[in-house]
Amino acid sequence: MTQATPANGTLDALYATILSRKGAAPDSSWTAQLLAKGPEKCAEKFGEEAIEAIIEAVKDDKTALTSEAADVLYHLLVMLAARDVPLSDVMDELSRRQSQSGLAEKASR
Ligand SMILES: N=c1c2ncn([C@@H]3O[C@H](COP(=O)(O)OP(=O)(O)OP(=O)(O)O)[C@@H](O)[C@H]3O)c2ncn1[C@@H]1O[C@H](COP(=O)(O)O)[C@@H](O)[C@H]1O
Repeated sequence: MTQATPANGTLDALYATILSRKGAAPDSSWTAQLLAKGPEKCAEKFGEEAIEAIIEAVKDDKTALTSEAADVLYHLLVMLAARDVPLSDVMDELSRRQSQSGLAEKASR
């Protein structure tokens, strides 16, 4: 079995790279070009990639779904960066929900 990559580290590094493309010359990279088109275009691309992932999930093509899921995560991070939402805020929100559901589990015991 292949060793799993720590998800947070990979996402953090990718988000930092995406942030570094903000304000860069559009012809310097794909990300800089997309960000230069504005937050609405970034959101539209995220939506397109999400639909492509849905199609592969329905077809049960695991290889294609893996690739589309990577596209979805990349475009989610670009959309967050375009609207100046730190990835750490999203992670904090997920952690908060995890600890809330942990409390709910304990309370139901
Ligand atoms: N993870 C990604 C990543 N995932 C998807 N994409 C790009 O997103 C685009 C979306 O795919 P589409 O098929 O929709 O693109 P398209 O049809 O060419 O675009 P449109 O005509 O629809 O506008 C592709 O060109 C992919 O290369 C990515 N581009 C960059 N990254 C990473 O982002 C970082 C910065 O990349 P650069 O900005 O290229 O330096 C690097 O770490 C890269 O690995």
